Amino acid sequence: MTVPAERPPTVPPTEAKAVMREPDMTTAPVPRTAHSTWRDLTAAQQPRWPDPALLAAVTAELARAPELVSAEESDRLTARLADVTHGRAFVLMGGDCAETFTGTTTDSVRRKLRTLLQMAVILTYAAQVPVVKVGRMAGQYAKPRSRPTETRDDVTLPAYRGDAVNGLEFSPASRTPDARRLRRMYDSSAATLNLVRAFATGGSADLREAHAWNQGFVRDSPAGRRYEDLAGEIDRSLRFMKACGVDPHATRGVEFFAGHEGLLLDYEDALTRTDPRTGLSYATSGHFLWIGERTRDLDGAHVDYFARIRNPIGVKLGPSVTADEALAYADRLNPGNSPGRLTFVTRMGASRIRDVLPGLVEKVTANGVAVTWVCDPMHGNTFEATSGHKTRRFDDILDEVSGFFEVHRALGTHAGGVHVELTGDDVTECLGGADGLLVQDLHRRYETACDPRLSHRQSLELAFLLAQMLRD
Ligand SMILES: O=C[C@H](O)[C@H](O)COP(=O)(O)O
Ligand SMILES: C=C(OP(=O)(O)O)C(=O)O
Repeated sequence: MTVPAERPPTVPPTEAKAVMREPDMTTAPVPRTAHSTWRDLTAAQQPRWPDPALLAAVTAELARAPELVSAEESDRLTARLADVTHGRAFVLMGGDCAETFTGTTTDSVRRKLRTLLQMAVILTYAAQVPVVKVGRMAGQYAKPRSRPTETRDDVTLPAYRGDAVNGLEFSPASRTPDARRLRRMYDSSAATLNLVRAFATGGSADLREAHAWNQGFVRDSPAGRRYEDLAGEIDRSLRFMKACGVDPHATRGVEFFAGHEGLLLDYEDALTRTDPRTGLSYATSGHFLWIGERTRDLDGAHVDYFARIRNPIGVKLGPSVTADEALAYADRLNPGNSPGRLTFVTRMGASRIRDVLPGLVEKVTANGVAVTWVCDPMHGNTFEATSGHKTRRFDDILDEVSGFFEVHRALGTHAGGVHVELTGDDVTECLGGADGLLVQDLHRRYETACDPRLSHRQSLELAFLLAQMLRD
C-alpha cells in the first residue's frame, strides 16, 4: 500500500492494537489509552466534580459516541494553517467567549457565522490571500477562571466555569458542577456543527451576499460610511468577476472549521479517537484546540495531552511568557517542526505587545521554528468599568492588533491572523467603536456569560480597519 507523503509511515504498536479493538458496547469504564498519560500530572482549572461515578458514566458514554469532526478534516485545517505559517494565507478565528446551551439557536449560530463571513470577505480582498475561517464555536463551553469562587454580598459559591460545568445563575444548585453537562456540551456542539455545515456548504455562504450585507452596514450606519471606498472597491471586483463570466457557484460555499479551548481534559480524553488511517490519536471534539494562558504549564496535564493528539493546536501566550518557554512549547508540541501544527496566539495587552512580542518572534524565528502567529487582542485588555461590567475598549483592541502588525512588519515575519471574541448581535459589551459606546450604555445589552465580545458592527468595523493595516 502506498502511504501518502503527509501521513506518518508507521503505526505505533500500542495504538495499532486500539485500531483493531472491537467497539466496546458495555458500560464498563473506558480503558486508559496512549493519550491518557495526562492523568498522572497536575491538571489546572478542572472542576471539582462532586459525583465521580457520574463523571465516569458520562465520559464512558462519550467515549462510545460518534466523533464530532473527522481526522481528515483536522488534517485539512493543518494544511491550511501551514499556508498561513508560510505567509500564503491569513486566519480569522472568532466567536463567543463562552457559548451557552440556551444561546445555541439557529439564529444566533447563523448571525455569528454571517459576521465571520462578512469579515472574511473584507480581509480576503485586502490581504489578497485566502482567509482560513475558524469559529470559536461548537465546543467553547468551558472557561478557566481567575478565582475558584465568587462572592456576592456575604454568599460565596463556586465560580461559573462555563455551561459544560455549572450554571451562570448565582445559586448553590446551579453553581454545583454537574457532569451531565458534558453530555449537553457534546449535543450542543453537534447541533452547532450541523448548522455550520449546512450554512457553509448549502449556499447561504455566498461571497456576493456577504458583500451585500457589508454594503448594508456601510450604507445604513454612520460607523459604516467611513469604509465606503473599500466597500466600493470590493463591489467593483465582484462585478468584474461576474463580467468575466466567473461561475456564480464558484463564490458559493466556504470552508469553515471549529475550535475551542481544550480545557476539560475528561471531556477531551473521552472524545479522543484513533485515526484508522494512521493509528494516531485525534481530538474529535473540534478541528482546532488551544491551550489557555492559565493551563500552559510545560509539566502540566494539558501540555501532555496536547502533545499526544495530532490536530492543529494553539497555545495562548500572555505577557509573562519567555522566548525560551516558547521554544520549549515548540519542542514538546511540534517536535517534527511541521508547519500548520502549532499556532502561537499572543494576548499581551495593548500596552505590552510592542515590548514583549519582538523578543519572542526573533528567537522563535532564529531557531527555525515553524509557527503560525495569531493576535488575540481581547484577553490582555479586559478591565472593570465603573458600572461594574467587565469590558474592553475598542481602541485598545485595535491598538494591540496594530502593534502586532508593526512588530511582524519590522521583523519581516508574517502576521498570520487574529483571534477575537465576537457575536452576531448588537450587544453592548465593549466600549467605543464608531458607535461610541459609553460606560452608561453597557447595561443595555450586556449578554455575555463571561467576557465582553465585539458586537456585530464593532466586528465589521474591526475587519475594515484590519483591511487597511493589511494593505499598508
Ligand atoms: O475568557 C477568559 C477567561 O475565562 C476569563 O477572562 C476569566 O475571567 P475572570 O478573570 O473573571 O475569571
Ligand atoms: C481564556 C481564554 O483566553 P486566555 O487563556 O488567553 O486567557 C479564552 O480565550 O477564552
